[in-house]
Formats: sequence, structure tokens, C-alpha cells
Amino acid sequence: MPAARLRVLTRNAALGPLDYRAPAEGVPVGSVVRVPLGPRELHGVVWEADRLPTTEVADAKLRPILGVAPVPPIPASVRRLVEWVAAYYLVPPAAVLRMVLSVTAALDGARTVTEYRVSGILPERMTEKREAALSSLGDAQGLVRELAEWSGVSDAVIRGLISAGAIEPITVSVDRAPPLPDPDFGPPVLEAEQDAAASALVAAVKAHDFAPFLLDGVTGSGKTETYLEAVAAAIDAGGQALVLLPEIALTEPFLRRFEARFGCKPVQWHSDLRSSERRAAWRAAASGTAKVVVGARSALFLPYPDLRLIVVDEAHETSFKQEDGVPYHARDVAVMRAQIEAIPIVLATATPAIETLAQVTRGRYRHLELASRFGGAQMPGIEAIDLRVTPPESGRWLAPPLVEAIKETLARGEQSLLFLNRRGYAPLTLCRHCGTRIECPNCTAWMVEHRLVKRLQCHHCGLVEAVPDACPECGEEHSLVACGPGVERIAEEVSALFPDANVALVTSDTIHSPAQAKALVDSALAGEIDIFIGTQLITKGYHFPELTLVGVVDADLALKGGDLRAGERSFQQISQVAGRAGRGEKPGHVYIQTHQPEAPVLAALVAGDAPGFYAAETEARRAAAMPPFGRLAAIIVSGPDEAEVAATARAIGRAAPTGIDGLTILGPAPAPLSLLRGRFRHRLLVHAARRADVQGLIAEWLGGTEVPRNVRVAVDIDPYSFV
Ligand SMILES: Nc1ncnc2c1ncn2[C@@H]1O[C@H](COP(=O)(O)OP(=O)(O)OP(=O)(O)O)[C@@H](O)[C@H]1O
Ligand SMILES: [Zn+2]
Repeated sequence: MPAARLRVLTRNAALGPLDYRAPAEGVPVGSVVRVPLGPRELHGVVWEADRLPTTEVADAKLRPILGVAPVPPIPASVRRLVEWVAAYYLVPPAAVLRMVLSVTAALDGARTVTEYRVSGILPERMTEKREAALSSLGDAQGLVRELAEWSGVSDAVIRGLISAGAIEPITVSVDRAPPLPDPDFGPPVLEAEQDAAASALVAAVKAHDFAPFLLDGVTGSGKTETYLEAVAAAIDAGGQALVLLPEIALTEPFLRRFEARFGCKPVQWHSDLRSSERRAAWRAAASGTAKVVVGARSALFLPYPDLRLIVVDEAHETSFKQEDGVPYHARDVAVMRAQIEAIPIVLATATPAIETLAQVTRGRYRHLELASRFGGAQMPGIEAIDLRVTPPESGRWLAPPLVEAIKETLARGEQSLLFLNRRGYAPLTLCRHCGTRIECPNCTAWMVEHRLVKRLQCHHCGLVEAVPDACPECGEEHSLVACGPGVERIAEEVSALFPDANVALVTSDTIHSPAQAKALVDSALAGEIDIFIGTQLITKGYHFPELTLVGVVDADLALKGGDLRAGERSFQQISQVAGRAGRGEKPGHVYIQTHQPEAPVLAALVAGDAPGFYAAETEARRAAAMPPFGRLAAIIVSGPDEAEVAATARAIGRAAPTGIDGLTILGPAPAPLSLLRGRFRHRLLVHAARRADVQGLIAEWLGGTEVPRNVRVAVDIDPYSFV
């Protein structure tokens, strides 16, 4: 009789599927198992053998598995998702499984911690502090540190009470189920439009079938309140719901709404979690005890056993596209997961991606619209400031009409927001004497001055250097000058103009954890901030009722990129930031500083003509057969040796398929970012018809090329970055 064989997919992308001997009692498909590989021990998942072909080893050579991990099996839907992502993005399935089994510590058995609570026994020696601690603790239970904090005494006092028997230890599982959100805790009174949209979503959750929705509501229309009704329906049905947010900084405003609606916090999943929190979150998602998970794009790969709803909030955001590792787009993968799970998915945004709107036009997504702001708030008026007509004073960046508007807003006691999508003080440092620009040695990029921390920083590789006293090229002292503004420089100008105003800088340098976002929201709502100055981080998700003025410092910046989505991105970014103004009772106003007010994007924004903008942009894409009317894929060749990289790229170029209708291949050519983190980069861009099998074509093409050991060839399907 042949040995019972298990096909196991590990998390090691360099390995194909491996076969092992099953124990006599068998192991169900999907189980997480520990397997030997040489002297090592790996985790893997038992897969359907017919879905994952490999070269089989002889029965006699099969090694037995080491054991089954004490976690629920990875559901079939997740296994199908892994296969789809691997096939679509042309990456090994193991690389995708790695994103599913992302927390090794979560794969061990249950763990316990010791918590403490008042035992009822009085200590022999009673002190004032001991008495105060015991009486204030009541039935509270927690770690020593927590009890000390709650009762306002030192850890030592609590420890003394433990030795005296007045506080007793309790062993608790760290895998305690997270709090259960209560769908009836704080249901909102929905406005008619919101109610119609929410009813459609709730019905779809109840139907438990694949149903993609675009929840297209103007800024401040209450999209969150609306889709939370669908989340409530998922909880009611006993299942799980996932809400994806594009950035950690947006978690805080979301958590507040969630808690008001459901009486507790959802389970969070993001890069700022402590390892114990990460482990607990993974296990709660995998066991089904986490009813709602809110998180970054990687939350999409958690093995929820009973998912009923996915929401992608700010669904137009390009940060849903992952650029490193497996280059996937979380919005697209989310739709695929919803399809596999047979559940509804909600793409919520005020500024849909052209791709998403095209799916609405094709009849694939249902369009739910919220055309007006909640509570009768009006959309802000938008006005362009033509910098050719009213330029800022020399050495300054804010034009007189904007300065005047800030002054008036301050006088009314209201808040202003200045948006400039550039971190740091100045994007370029130049030697006045010899003209040298200070560049990153590892990247094709200028070093950006961060004056607050007195450093030059590369925004690509993270290299940090002291600001030199003399020009590194010609040695001239005090010759370096900052060119152009970053947010820190705008803050400097604002502080000089309005010395009494409270200014908050909001960038990824100042806000990189939910705790910092919370502090920002708290002080903003308490009226402690007069002027926000921020990058794209401040442009979305926030709701500050006293914020009535928005100034876009440089609207031309986003248009410069020149890639296929530059126009769309500027429109979205400026609409979003404009959407922060006048969300409460007071009307909002927006000024856009530009040298080209006649540019179609800006003209549409000023005219409030979103449909016109989308129609023109869509038409342009259609005419050029660009996504979503055609397909793109990038091939990026990189390595430490420039000649080797160039030669490999040329070889790939020569082997390119020819004579295929609608297929064009651009390049190879050095990438705009031709040096990144010390690696030289060349690119090719594949442009194909919408229905072309781009993946099949590329797989075959690249399958036939020799790649030197030091060179990496990466494929980016549906690329968003062209640098
Ligand atoms: N039905 C409702 N009852 C009570 N408050 C509501 C209701 N709908 C919306 N709100 C409140 O109105 C404000 C705006 O809503 P919300 O921030 O959800 O809008 P949004 O559509 O997500 O906007 P944006 O896209 O700009 O982030 C919030 O303070 C929200 O709590
Ligand atoms: Zn660099």
C-alpha cells in the first residue's frame, strides 16, 4: 500500500511544494503543520495535491511531518486566494502563503499570563497606600503594572500586597476573545440617502453572495456611518467583517466612530502592533472570535473562517498598492477574496478610481451614491490663486490672498489647513558656489533637508546624514542653500506671519502610530490647533468641524509626475483635502495656489465638475488603450552591477514576444530611479489589450531567459509606479 502522502506548501518562496508522510490518523487539508527540511523545521500548510503539482519523491524517501500546529486549518477560501494571487501576480504561492502565516508566534499553542485581583484577605500590616490601593481596585483584574496604574500606587505596593496574600494571582489565556461588538449599541439615525445605501448593503450581507458595491459619497456624506450598518449585519449574522484602511493614521478617527457605534474597539491589524498584540490579533481572526478586524492591506490575508463583508475605505488610495515583496493591489485582491468567499464588498470613496468607475459602467459593480453632506453641511467653495498674477513675496510660498484668508480665519477663531505633499524643510540642497546638488549615494534622488531634526534624509532608502557645514564637492563653507519648500518651511513662514497661532505639523515624520493620531485628533477637537500644515496624511478621513479654510500650497506638484494617473491623482488629492473644509455648521473655503489655473484638473475642481473631469479622463484612457481599457505590466531588472543589469535587460528585450496583436513593449531603458538602495535598475513596460493573457505571455517570455545570480527580475502586474 502506498504511504499516505501530504503535499505541503511552506512559507519559503525558494522552495516548491514538498511531500511528507502523513501520520496514521491522517491530517485534514488546510492544516498548519511543522515539517523537517534537512536539519531545519518549517511551518507549512497541507494542500490539495492536484492543485499544486510538484516532482514527487519516492514513497520510501518520504519523511514524516513533525506535528500539526494547534491552530484552525487554513480555510479553502484562503487557499484559493493564495493560488489566485500567485497566478495573477506571477509570484510563488509560498510567497503569498507567507502573508497568510505572517505571525510565527501565533502558530504555537495557547499561552497564558498571570493577572492579579483583590483576594478579600486583608494584609497583616495595613498602610495608607495599601488601603487606598485595595479600596480603589474593587474587582479589577490585570497585570501588576496595570493594577498599580489604576490605583495610583507604585508597583512595589502591589507586589507587597501580593506577598501578603491580599492580591491573588489568576492564570488567564492571552488568547482571550476580543470584546464582542454590539450591533445595537449606538445605531445612528440615517438620512434618507444613507438609509437607502445602507439597506442595499445590509440586504447583500444577508444574501451571503458576491456583490461588489461602489459607495460613492461626497466628502462628509457619512460613508462610514453607512457602511457600519453592513458591518452590524455581518456581526448579527454571526460572521466576521473586515475594514481595510489605507494608512495607520486613519485608524484613530475610525476607532472613535466604531466604538460609538458598537460599544468597543475592533481588532486592529497594522505594522505598529506589539508582537503580543499581533499574535493575539492573528489568532482571534483565525479562530473567528474577532468579529471585526480593521487594518492595513495585509489584513486581507488573515485566515478568517467566516468572513461576511469586506469594506475598502478610501478605496481610490494608491497606497493600497504594495510595491515591495508581492506587488499586489489590495483593492483588487479584496474583490477577488469577496468573490471567492461569496460575500459583498464595499469600495467607499468620495473620489473613485477610474478603474472602479469603469466597473460600474460595465455593470459589474453597483453604484450607491451619497450626493450631499450629512446634516445639511455645504460643500466648500473652491477658488484658484493664480501665482502668475498674485505671487508670494520673494522667499515666501504663501500668496497674499491665502495669507489674508488665514488671517481672517484666525480672527474668527476657526481652523485652517495648508496642504503640501512634501515632507521636510526643503526638497533640494544646493551649493551656491559650485551648483552641486546634494544627492543620495544609493539612489537617484536628492537628499531632503529635515531641519527639525537637523538632518538630510533620502526618502527612498532612508539614509540619514548630518547637514554639512561646507559643500561636499567644492569645500566652500556656508554655501549650501535650501531650495523649494517642504511642510517644515511652510510652518516656519506661518509662524513668522502669525506668531501667536498654534501650528500642528502632520506628516509621516510626526504621525506614525495610532497613538500619535489620537493625540492629534484630541487636540484638534479641543481647539488647541489653529493651523494644520500637512502632507497627504492630513487630506482624508479627518472630521474637524471648526476647520473652515483649506489652502493647497502647490497644486502643480502632483501634475508634474506625468504618469498615466497624474491627473486623476491630483484631482483626488485636492478634492480630498478640500473636503476637510466646512464639514460642520460653518461654511468652508478652499484656495488652490497654481501657475496653471487653466489645467483641466484644476478647472474642473474650481467649477465643481467632477463628472466632467471623470468623463474626460476616462475618454483619454480609452483613446490610449490605457488601464482599465488596456493592460500594463512592468518588468524591473535590478542588481548591484550596472553592466550586468543592462545586459540582462537587453537580453530580455531581445527575447520579447513579437507579432501579437495590440502588444507593445517599451524599453528596456534605465529606470527614472535608475539607482535605488544601491541597486541599478532598468525597466521594460508591456502594454497589451484588455483581454490579453499578459501573465501567460510574460511567464513564457521570462521563463526562457537566463538571469545571473546577482540580478533580480521582478514583474509588476498593473503597475502604479513608473519610476
Ligand atoms: N446618520 C448620521 N448620524 C449622525 N452623525 C452622522 C451621520 N452620518 C454622518 N455623520 C457624521 O457626519 C460626519 C461626516 O461623516 P463621515 O466622516 O463618515 O463622512 P465621509 O463620507 O466618510 O467623508 P470623507 O470621505 O470626507 O471622510 C462625521 O462626523 C459623522 O460622524
Ligand atoms: Zn537613498
